[in-house]
Amino acid sequence: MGQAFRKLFDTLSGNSEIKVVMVGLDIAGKTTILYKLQLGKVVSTFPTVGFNVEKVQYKNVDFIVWDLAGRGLYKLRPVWKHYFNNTDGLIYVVDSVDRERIGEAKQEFQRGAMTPTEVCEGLGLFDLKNRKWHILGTCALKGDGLYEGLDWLSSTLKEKQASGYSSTGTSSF
Ligand SMILES: Nc1nc2c(ncn2[C@@H]2O[C@H](COP(=O)(O)OP(=O)(O)OP(=O)(O)O)[C@@H](O)[C@H]2O)c(=O)[nH]1
Ligand SMILES: [Mg+2]
Repeated sequence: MGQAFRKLFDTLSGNSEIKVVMVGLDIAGKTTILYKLQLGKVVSTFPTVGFNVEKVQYKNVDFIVWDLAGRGLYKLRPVWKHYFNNTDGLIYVVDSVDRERIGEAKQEFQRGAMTPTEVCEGLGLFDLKNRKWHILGTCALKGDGLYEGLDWLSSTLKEKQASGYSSTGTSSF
């Protein structure tokens, strides 16, 4: 309730707070951007260990910017989700001069979600012997894939009356 009032007050007074997480490969320029925005000048930086968090005020908005270490992105990824909680936006910084690592930047950017095939492999679905299963990509926010899943479930249960379970899985990506 308190939060709702605060949001309402913020909206009416034109003030708001936005939480942003900034990620990207090491040496991409994240920390430089953070302090340029906050202090208005370029500061000397060292490779970030952990994170920096600062409030950047711009046009009546308080941006709470979390600047995460880019080094060893893959190892740090398990902890990223803690930073992403309640985040309003993500800034992905790419060094436009670093042609050699644009592929790596893409890879890290896309690493967020597993493909349905990777989920199948991860869960060992291809090895299931006595269950019929089906996998499809869904988005609960948009509703994509949800009714397709229910359609599959209901039609499969109907088929089961005649044929019983099979180990065969299907997928729709
Ligand atoms: N030429 C140029 N150099 C930049 C720019 N932004 C950052 N740099 C330089 O790039 C180097 C690394 O910048 P940082 O801001 O520390 O990079 P980072 O992304 O925070 O790196 P990690 O903390 O290791 O993830 C520094 O020497 C910066 O001065 C830019 O826009 N242009
Ligand atoms: Mg940094």
